[in-house]
Amino acid sequence: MSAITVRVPAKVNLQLAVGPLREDGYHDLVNVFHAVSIFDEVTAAEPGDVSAATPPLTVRIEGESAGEVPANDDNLAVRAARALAGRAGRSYRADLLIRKSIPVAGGMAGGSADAAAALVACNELWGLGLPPEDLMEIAADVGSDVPFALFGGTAVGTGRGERLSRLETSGSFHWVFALADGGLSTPRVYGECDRLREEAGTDPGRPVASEPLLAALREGDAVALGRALTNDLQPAALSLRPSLAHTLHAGDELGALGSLVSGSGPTCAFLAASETHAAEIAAGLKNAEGCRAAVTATGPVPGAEVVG
Ligand SMILES: C[C@](O)(CO)[C@H](O)COP(=O)(O)OP(=O)(O)OC[C@H]1O[C@@H](n2ccc(N)nc2=O)[C@H](O)[C@@H]1O
Ligand SMILES: Nc1ncnc2c1ncn2[C@@H]1O[C@H](COP(=O)(O)OP(=O)(O)OP(=O)(O)O)[C@@H](O)[C@H]1O
Repeated sequence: MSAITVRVPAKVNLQLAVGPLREDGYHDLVNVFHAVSIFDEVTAAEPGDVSAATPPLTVRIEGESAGEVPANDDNLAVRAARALAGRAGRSYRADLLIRKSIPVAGGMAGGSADAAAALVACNELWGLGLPPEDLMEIAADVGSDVPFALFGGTAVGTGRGERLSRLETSGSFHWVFALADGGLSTPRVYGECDRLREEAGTDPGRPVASEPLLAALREGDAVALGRALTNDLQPAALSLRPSLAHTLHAGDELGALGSLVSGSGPTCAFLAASETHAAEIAAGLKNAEGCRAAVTATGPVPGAEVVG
């Protein structure tokens, strides 16, 4: 096989409970991940040019936000492929092509998704046959959100967010995502969260999973899920990007069952009652302050999978 294409979903965090800052610079989380139907595609191909001057791993990016993504060794897909080659104990070559639809630096784990897709694609292209557990381990070294992009569906992540357990859900949920101009840096948002807590003198304590949220997912109850959505990073994202308050308010006015900032933001997520309701909310959000575009999606969907 000379080229493998993998499709990989974006995520939204249905609950993001953030504990205190750890000594290693991370935070313990209870992170309820939900994979939604906005997909990037990563193709790993045997390189045409194998001269010594060409780097073993190259990357090209296509799509609306291609210019915002590094096309060099800093790309998370390249980092993941390099980590996989390192695990296999030798140097491998591949030309990676990323077709981006997931917003960049949008709190929907787009870079992590590409990393996960590169692991699956290169594992296949290079005939390594590593089992999912090994890919999950390499994924966790690349970034906290990468294992979930392999896993897909709905899952709770503990530790840094990399230790995953699948959650039982019923049916499908309808979502609207309000995309913003420009991104937010994840470390900066966590830093702002710590700063706000220190300023207010609040002790976050150990993060705990929300029982009403887990029950709503099990029962497929969108109304209850809408009420149970929470994100401890939201005050920090709003502090860094105050216009998001207008976007969230606009979604509430349009009758969303629930609204929140997705992960570290600035994308805002709205839960709708049906496909039609989602289309109505998306149409209404197009004129909202802080909203560049609105897209609809459903979840849960599977994690990274080979499509060609
Ligand atoms: C905000 C979320 O997207 C929610 O799913 C994730 O927690 C972020 O995951 P990610 O982008 O894969 O993050 P990583 O690449 O592992 O870490 C980037 C930076 O985010 C902060 N970080 C990340 C995860 C975590 N549990 N605590 C943290 O404080 C740290 O400053 C870290 O240096
Ligand atoms: N393949 C990639 N796709 C997108 N960004 C990448 C990629 N590789 C590296 N990056 C860099 O990573 C930064 C974060 O991008 P990403 O889209 O993953 O953010 P995010 O969705 O907010 O992440 P998360 O939700 O995991 O915190 C970007 O600013 C970009 O410079």
